[in-house]
Amino acid sequence: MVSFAGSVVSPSFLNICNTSSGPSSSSSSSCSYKNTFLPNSCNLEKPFLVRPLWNRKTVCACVAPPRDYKAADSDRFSTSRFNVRFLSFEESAKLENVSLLREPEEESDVLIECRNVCKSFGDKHILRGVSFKIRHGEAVGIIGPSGTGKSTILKIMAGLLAPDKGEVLIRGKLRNGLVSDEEISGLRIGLVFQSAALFDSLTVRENVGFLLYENSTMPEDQIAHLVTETLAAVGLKEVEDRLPSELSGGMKKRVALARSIIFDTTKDVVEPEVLLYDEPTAGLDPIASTVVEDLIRSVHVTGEDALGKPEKIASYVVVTHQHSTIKRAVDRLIFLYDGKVVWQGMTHEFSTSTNPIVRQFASGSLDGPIKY
Ligand SMILES: Nc1ncnc2c1ncn2[C@@H]1O[C@H](COP(=O)(O)OP(=O)(O)OP(=O)(O)O)[C@@H](O)[C@H]1O
Repeated sequence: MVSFAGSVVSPSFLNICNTSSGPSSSSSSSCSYKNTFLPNSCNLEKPFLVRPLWNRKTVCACVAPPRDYKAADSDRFSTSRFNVRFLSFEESAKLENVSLLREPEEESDVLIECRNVCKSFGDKHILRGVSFKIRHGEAVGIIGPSGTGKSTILKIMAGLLAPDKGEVLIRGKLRNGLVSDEEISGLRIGLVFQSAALFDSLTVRENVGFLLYENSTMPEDQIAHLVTETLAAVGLKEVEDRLPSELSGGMKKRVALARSIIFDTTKDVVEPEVLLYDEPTAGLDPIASTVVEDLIRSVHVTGEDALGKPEKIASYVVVTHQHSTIKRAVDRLIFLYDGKVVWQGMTHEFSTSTNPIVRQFASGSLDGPIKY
């Protein structure tokens, strides 16, 4: 059975977990964790030790710039707005065609698919046929003007809202309603809400370990140890006993991130996970944003099993308005406007797109098809 922890929808993270399988009897001490060094996001000179959060085998993880990031890119993204160099139509079409050709065709890679999703609130038709796919291992950004339905599509993907029309497929399996009503296994989906949404009356330890205290049979001291480890992985130390009100905004976001990546280490099988972040850097100063962006990258652990196949890779989707987050934390973009996907492409293609909506959005111009 799939359930939300305590049927609570207010915390920043809702993890869909298969409670029927339950934790296995194997203890975490029998797990052969291999350690991975990640550069400390706060001080890149000093490495700190974390264990891979998604599996128990060796993985390579690093706080990395976007895969396609080159030093030259910094010129394009160096101002507070995208510094757009408009190409000729032919140049741009060529680039966009290249991107289309690059699109991987493996359907087995698709973890989440939205097909023609429609959603209205009263007489407001917010989503009017949204279709896209999230593949294994992808880092995807959803962008678009305010009120265009970005958070709504995230909640639909997480199974917190049901579409009025259209379909959501999880690993090819049709989800008919809300995720809490259904049998879904094989994929964990976590949603990190915009506001961090920690429980005010719970300590950081209780917030981060919430799901495990509620849903697992792990002993409390083991959960506490895991919480401390996970907090260290997001660069927080000795905050376990604090209340959310005693944290800064950036720290709260990191606690929310820790809550989204903690998992029951006593389970034999850890399902791959897709994390959905709703504006994770909103309201943060530029340096705190960089810390969070790098954390998002760093928990996107990829690895290969003994057969050379990727395993337990967390894909993630970030809804954002922040250019730094687009540049640093995602590889592919989906542009929503007027209830539809009007453009998709790699992040570096965004600034060269000839799509008039994308051009206006990238330049921040008041002139163009987007009306406020
Ligand atoms: N539960 C709800 N009931 C009524 N209206 C809603 C509800 N949720 C969202 N809306 C409306 O749907 C529209 C889209 O909201 P949503 O939060 O998805 O937009 P968004 O693109 O994420 O916006 P922003 O970039 O400003 O965060 C808004 O007009 C919002 O007021």
